[in-house]
Amino acid sequence: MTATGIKHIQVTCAIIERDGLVLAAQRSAIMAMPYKWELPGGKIDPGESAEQCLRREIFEELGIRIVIDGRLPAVTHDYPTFRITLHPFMACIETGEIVLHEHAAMIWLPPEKLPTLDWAEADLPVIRTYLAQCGVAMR
Ligand SMILES: Nc1nc2c([nH]c(=O)n2[C@H]2C[C@H](O)[C@@H](COP(=O)(O)OP(=O)(O)OP(=O)(O)O)O2)c(=O)[nH]1
Repeated sequence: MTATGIKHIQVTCAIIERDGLVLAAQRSAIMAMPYKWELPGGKIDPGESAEQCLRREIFEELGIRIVIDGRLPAVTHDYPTFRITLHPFMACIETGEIVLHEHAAMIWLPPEKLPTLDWAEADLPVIRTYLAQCGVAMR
């Protein structure tokens, strides 16, 4: 909870790169923020590290094991009904073929195409920071 009583959640997410492309996942009709695009991941459980959370969530959602090989600065965003701190990590696939267990769709995109998606608002600064690292400007 924040001082104003609004819920504050801690969420991990992964920028998974493969062959110069980045994986984006689309939230389903029955999830909060339906059809918004996000970086796969989810809420940190009590007693879990951010890295443990991310590996667990990615396996639950996509059925793959990842190797985490970096992290980007965390960002905090206020949605109308809750506050989120998003903890982004760089990752690649260690084993497995992706099977969507929760998302409506996924897409592999070159970094410069990421801004064309309708992202969850909290993700925009993460995408911007990632693109800056790739040398791509984002409006
Ligand atoms: N996984 C993920 N969640 C994100 C991103 N950006 C963003 O605003 N979120 C929000 C959406 C959800 O409100 C929350 C993550 O919750 P979650 O994926 O673990 O669980 P959920 O949607 O099933 O939520 P719930 O049923 O527990 O309410 O963070 C992102 O890039 N990745």
